Amino acid sequence: MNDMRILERAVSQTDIKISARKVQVYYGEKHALKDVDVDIQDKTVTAFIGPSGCGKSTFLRCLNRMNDTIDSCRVEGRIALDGEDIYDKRVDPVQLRARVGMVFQKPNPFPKSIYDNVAYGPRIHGLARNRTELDEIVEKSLRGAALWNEVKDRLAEPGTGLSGGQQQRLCIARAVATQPEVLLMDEPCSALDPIATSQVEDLIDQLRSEFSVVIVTHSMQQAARVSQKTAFFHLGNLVEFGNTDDIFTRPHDPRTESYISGRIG
Ligand SMILES: Nc1ncnc2c1ncn2[C@@H]1O[C@H](COP(=O)(O)OP(=O)(O)OP(=O)(O)O)[C@@H](O)[C@H]1O
Repeated sequence: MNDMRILERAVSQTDIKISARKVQVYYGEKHALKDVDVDIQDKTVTAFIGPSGCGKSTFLRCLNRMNDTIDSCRVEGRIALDGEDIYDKRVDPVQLRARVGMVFQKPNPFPKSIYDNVAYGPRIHGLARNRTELDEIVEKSLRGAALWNEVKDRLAEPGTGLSGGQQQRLCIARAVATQPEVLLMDEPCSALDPIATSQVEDLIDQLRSEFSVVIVTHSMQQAARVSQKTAFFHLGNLVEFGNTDDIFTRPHDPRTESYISGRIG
């Protein structure tokens, strides 16, 4: 192998942030995800698409062990973050979820002030040595979530008093505050109006300069707008994974073709 090929290979391997191999998920007897293999690249937006019930959210929740909270759920196979098995018994799920943050479908701010919503994670993970550093993290996170200008004069007010779109950006700021390496978003715009959706989509595009974003979406237009990679799931199988442009214009699998042309789902 020549030097250039060796270099290209090294670069492409370090680009992989999360690697999943032969992942199976069961809810009791139900086999919800079958043999999923996928590599999530660093500093890239990856969209998970597919009909309702195909397993998108289930797989997303595997990536930060959120399924641990569901008693009937069993995960098999290997999922590695930077090459390390996240299901290893030495891994603390709370620490893992600071590295692999999550934003949910419905904005779920804590019943605390705007400031404390964002400061919560940095406080429990000891990311600030004093109040000045904490203030800096809160401001940077709120700026990063494109919310600072709207809330800087009302930081002590409850987060739950913000509009739906602002609450979702607050939840993004809360996730960003722990300096995650990956941000998982489960239909983050489904409760938002078109203007708030567009703000969150712009934000996703900015966030990928800092870390990987994985987004579950029912909107193919949204997947096409925000992602560089797309994974199409169907009946618990990962049918096709590739560049978003290719998935939407030249899908290989007839099931992907049927879904994107609106014949299934
Ligand atoms: N907590 C649970 N207990 C039992 N079965 C579950 C649970 N969560 C999901 N399932 C089942 O697992 C399968 C995959 O569900 P999942 O929510 O991952 O699909 P999805 O593609 O995200 O669907 P949607 O687009 O409707 O949100 C479905 O058959 C669902 O009924």
